[in-house]
Amino acid sequence: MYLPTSGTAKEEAAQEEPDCLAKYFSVVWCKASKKKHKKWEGDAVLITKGKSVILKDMEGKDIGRGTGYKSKELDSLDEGQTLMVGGKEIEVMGVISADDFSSGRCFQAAIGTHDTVPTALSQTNMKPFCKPFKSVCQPSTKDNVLRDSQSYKPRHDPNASNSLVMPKPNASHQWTFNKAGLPMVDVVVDPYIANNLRPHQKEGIIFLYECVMGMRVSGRFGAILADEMGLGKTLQCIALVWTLLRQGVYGCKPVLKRALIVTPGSLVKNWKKEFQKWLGSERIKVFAVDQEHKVEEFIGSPLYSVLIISYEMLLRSLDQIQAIEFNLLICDEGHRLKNSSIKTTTALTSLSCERRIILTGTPIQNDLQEFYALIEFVNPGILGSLSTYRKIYEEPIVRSREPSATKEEKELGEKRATELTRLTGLFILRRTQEVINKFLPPKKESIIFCRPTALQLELYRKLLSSRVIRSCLQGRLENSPHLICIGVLKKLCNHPCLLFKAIKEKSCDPMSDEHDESSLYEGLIDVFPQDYTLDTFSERDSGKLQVLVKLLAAIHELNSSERVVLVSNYTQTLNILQETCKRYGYSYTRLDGHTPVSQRQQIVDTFNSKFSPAFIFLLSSKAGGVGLNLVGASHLILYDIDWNPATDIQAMARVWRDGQKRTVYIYRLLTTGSIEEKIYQRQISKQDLSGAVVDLSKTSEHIHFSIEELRNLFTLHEDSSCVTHDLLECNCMGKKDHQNPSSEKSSVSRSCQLGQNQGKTNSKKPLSMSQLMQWKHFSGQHQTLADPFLEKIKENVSFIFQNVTSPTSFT
Ligand SMILES: Nc1ncnc2c1ncn2[C@@H]1O[C@H](COP(=O)(O)OP(=O)(O)OP(=O)(O)O)[C@@H](O)[C@H]1O
Ligand SMILES: [Mg+2]
Repeated sequence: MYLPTSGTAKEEAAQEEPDCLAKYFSVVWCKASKKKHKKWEGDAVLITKGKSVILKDMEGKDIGRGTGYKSKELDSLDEGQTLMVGGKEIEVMGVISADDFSSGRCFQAAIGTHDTVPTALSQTNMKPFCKPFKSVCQPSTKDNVLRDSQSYKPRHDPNASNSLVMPKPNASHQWTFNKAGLPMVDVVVDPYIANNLRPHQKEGIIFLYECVMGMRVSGRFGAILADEMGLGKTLQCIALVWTLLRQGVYGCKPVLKRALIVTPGSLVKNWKKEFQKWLGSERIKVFAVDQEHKVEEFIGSPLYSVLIISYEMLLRSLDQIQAIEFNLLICDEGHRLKNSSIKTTTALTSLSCERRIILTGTPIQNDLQEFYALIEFVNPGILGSLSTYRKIYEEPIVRSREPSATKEEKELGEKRATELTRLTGLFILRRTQEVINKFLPPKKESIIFCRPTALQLELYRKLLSSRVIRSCLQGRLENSPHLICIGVLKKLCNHPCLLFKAIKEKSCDPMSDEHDESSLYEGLIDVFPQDYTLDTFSERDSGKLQVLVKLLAAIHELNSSERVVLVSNYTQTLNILQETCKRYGYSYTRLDGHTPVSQRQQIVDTFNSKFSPAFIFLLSSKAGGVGLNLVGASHLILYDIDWNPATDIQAMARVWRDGQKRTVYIYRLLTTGSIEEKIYQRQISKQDLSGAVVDLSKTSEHIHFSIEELRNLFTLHEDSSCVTHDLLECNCMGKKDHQNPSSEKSSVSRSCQLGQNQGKTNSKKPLSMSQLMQWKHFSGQHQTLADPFLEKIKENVSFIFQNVTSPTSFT
């Protein structure tokens, strides 16, 4: 049976040798060449016996034979060793039991349909198991006991202190994925990377490992890592990818050959940098697609095992990407896949890769249909069809939250929500900032209520008395005029000149058919001074801008080496802020939706560098903020507010994150008594809900306003120094410095707590912002503010809330 070469008498004799002397190996093969980086062409089975070998392809066909080897050499054949068989070179991947050979099991795929071998990517340093960890492997079946256990050893020492060892699969997993009966070997995260991991990151890597190996939900390989911003989702994925590219529990066979990382364009370079930061440049070669580096280059080169590409570029090169076999797909900032009908989702779904990970720092918000789309992407079919899902989960849950729901409906909705959370919780992991707080410097957060100027007040009153707003309040909401009104009021709060500009543009545009907007502006122009022009806006016209100017001056004066991130969600507002920087001679840099993606990382790197000339980083958080690290700054000012608290939290997390060494100051500017306060109040009440892994409440983008709510929104409170404080019914009257001591853990009623009393953070429950709010608060007139920065701006400030988060408050 085992003919070494051609049919000589000697070979015939060899054939008669008892079978037990034969040994079997799983191998990869390629044509012999002197190249350092082999391009392996396929899997095969190698049979050795005496001095002869036979090579069979995975269909059992002989593809090579050889004889005249030294018996000793064949006897000691081991993983990672190479051998010439005829004109082919082979590399041994693992040992196959006689049983698996005779049953034919070894010709079946070992791990699912995407089983891989370290083929084209094998580099010379890729011998899977090196000294000194001999014989730590664990035979998985009785058969294997007889096998040469020396062959299977973990790549890294599982018993070393601080080692991170992946859990072993259970019997059913082994039955399904280890048909060849290969011995189980500890999968150990490279200590080079493991030594740097935070505890929550180690847990995260184990979680991801179990998900993509199908150990958490049978037959499912998807995961959603929804850790809050800045917890190092990138690093956790890098550790996972690196581990799986080199190791595998069954016979040491690496699980991955290639991984694909899809990310917003602004983060492509950052991913590459993080790979280098955590693994150095010699361990792994990652390929980042950009203008100069096309997908073709990745395809043509055997060096790379990881491809990083932007969502936009992926769409453009979809055909090429589809042709490459990836064994793991990671979608960074993956909440963009929440709509299953958009192109990006369809494109990514079309990739055959089963192991899919979504990374997102924002809670998988609020909308049950979006939630379904994300789940469906990572684990298709797990929640049944969309119509079943709607019937079983969405409808009862939504119904139970309506005010008119009956007791039974409420109960049913709650049960379904619990079940949905349980089911999806198996493959969704979300940790909050709390886990990292103790590693971060203190954060001082101030909400600064800025008095509106006389011009703002007058325009505001005029707008509120307009016909459009009055008709909104009578319930005429077709064509959503209320959304236009909200937008206009927000503009006014930022600066009246934005409103002036809009009026001018509207009046110059005779084609405009937006009747509501034009009529909203009626008579407004008369409120502006006669000589008002767009060229020279004055900071004296905007309450917030006045405060901002003073604040920047205070930071510049008191802490000249510190830098500021200045955030707005509007390009036009950023223009005003930029102009202000120019006027005061502050050097700045800017990143918004118009910044070419190829330049973004460089702008960020330059700013973060010690030698950055820029004092201010102007950032449009909605357009380009996600995922950015701006730890070069320690002050962050939110100039305007978004309905969605996640947008603002996203922005704040740019500076208060791992790597930040200084105390961080966050300032949120709100116009007193205006719509901005209302939006803020809504944010806070919303955040109480968004703490859950899955927030099942409605998203802010689809806000439905009752007439009552609109009435509240379209009211200007001119007499209050802080409506938010008034609402708390706090007894301090804002007259003196008031603070709820954080030691007041179990106080049942707090006179001044935003939202309900939440007690001390329950570590099992994700942290919501209201739980963090041990706010100190005082009116702007307060004698001493005990804060050097606020002291310098208080003239224009009517009220301040302040909260300090420091490592000690978590111990
Ligand atoms: N264990 C660690 N030790 C030191 N720095 C770390 C560690 N983990 C992560 N970092 C750093 O923290 C920063 C934030 O990490 P990363 O960008 O991965 O966060 P993220 O979870 O992706 O957040 P986002 O949702 O904002 O994208 C990075 O600069 C990263 O290098
Ligand atoms: Mg990220």
